[in-house]
Amino acid sequence: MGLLVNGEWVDQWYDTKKHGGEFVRESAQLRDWVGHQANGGGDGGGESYPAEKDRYHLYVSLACPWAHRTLIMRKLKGLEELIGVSHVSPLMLDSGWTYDQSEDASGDPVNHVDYHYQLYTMTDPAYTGRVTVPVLWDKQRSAIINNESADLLRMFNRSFDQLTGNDLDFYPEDLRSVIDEVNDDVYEHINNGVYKSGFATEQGVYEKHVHALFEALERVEKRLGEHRYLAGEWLTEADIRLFTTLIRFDAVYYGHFKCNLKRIEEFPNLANYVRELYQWPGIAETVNMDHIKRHYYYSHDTINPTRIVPAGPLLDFNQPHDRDRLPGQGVRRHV
Ligand SMILES: N[C@@H](CCC(=O)N[C@@H](CS)C(=O)NCC(=O)O)C(=O)O
Repeated sequence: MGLLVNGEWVDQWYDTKKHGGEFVRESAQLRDWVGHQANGGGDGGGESYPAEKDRYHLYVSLACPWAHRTLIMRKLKGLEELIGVSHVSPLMLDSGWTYDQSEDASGDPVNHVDYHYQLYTMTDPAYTGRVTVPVLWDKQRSAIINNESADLLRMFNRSFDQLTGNDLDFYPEDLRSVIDEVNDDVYEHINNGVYKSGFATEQGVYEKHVHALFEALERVEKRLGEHRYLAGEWLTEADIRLFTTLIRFDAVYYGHFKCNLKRIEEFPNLANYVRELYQWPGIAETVNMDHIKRHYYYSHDTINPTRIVPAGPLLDFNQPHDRDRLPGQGVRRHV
């Protein structure tokens, strides 16, 4: 685990001491855009590039919840033929993410790099910052176009529709204010909340974040008792963003990150909701529990020095769910 400093790889764990025991996530730096930024996208700062078949390539980790969102959106928006994908090894060790095929990575057919950080130094030889997945690569300019999953979801939702004919809309205009509001809470306290709990190096910091996490889980539990999906009757990006944390929760966050006040299985609405989404056509095949468990338990030796990957828990997301008791309309279509 490490980062780039002026284009040089430095092997270094997160510096929580600097922040009183807090894990502070760095903001993504590469924020150019594919397609029109007005479509629910960029903050206006970056350049725009056209949507084209075979021009962009997605680099992910199958273990990473942020990358997982983009894989789901790529699948549901029918982008597999247009945007290729490579995945790193689940083991993120001294050199960070690698494309080592002997460790279950896919290899990198586009740039033939061994290490994920090389994509960053190809983009900017003096790059300074964390080297994260997912990234979207522009083959034409040989550079990363964007390394923020929230942006990639918006691009995938809209920018390639003319090429695919897929008009599913996961960020409908009239639902944006509720989606944004839910996203903010879910990001701050759940998606990032598990990391803030798990990477805390002071007791009080851990306790603060783990309680905030479970308060937020109770809020979404209540919401999902009243509505089929987070924004009401329609499945939106807000659900995809929550799902990738929930599906990992009982297997890794509960144990490895000590988020153990309750399992997701013990929340009736969340437990059924995660099964419904898992069973949604296309989603189960984006879930790789082996990569998920091996990544967290093996890579983070500051938390798990023996690197033993636990055998359990036994989870079956194919069990029937009860979500049909609430009205749902599937995914909206662009008007
Ligand atoms: N804001 C980014 C965060 C991505 C992220 O933090 N990915 C993790 C994997 S789950 C990573 O690559 N971490 C490597 C590191 O922090 O050095 C996004 O959502 O795309």
